[in-house]
Amino acid sequence: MSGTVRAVRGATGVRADTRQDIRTATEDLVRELLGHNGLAAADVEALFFTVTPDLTADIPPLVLQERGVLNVPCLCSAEPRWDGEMPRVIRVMALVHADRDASLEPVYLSGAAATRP
Ligand SMILES: O=C(O)C(=O)C[C@]1(C(=O)O)C=C[C@@H](O)C=C1
Repeated sequence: MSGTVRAVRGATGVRADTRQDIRTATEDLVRELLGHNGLAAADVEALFFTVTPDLTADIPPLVLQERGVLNVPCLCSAEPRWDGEMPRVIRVMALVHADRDASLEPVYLSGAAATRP
């Protein structure tokens, strides 16, 4: 682990409000966010998730704990409701160790790119 603490964003759509779909979406999102940016699990300092209020079957931090994917401080809250909001979306802001000039790119999966302004 080296570098300074940086932030990188990601989001994914979730097929349905089921434990399995939330688990799959959470694991895919974290894996792709790290892989796309050349980051290792040891580079991750903390994860902040939001979920749209229509996702109730599970929450990303519990998925990661139960699966032993990443053991870092996590926080999860409900995304505010707004007109035109895309349903069933998990968003993440990862705090990671990376070089100051490293190009960190957001990762949007399963239709979540449509949520970007
Ligand atoms: O980046 C996303 O996931 C978005 O949906 C875009 C956006 C934004 O407007 O900046 C919308 C709401 C989220 O809380 C964060 C970011």
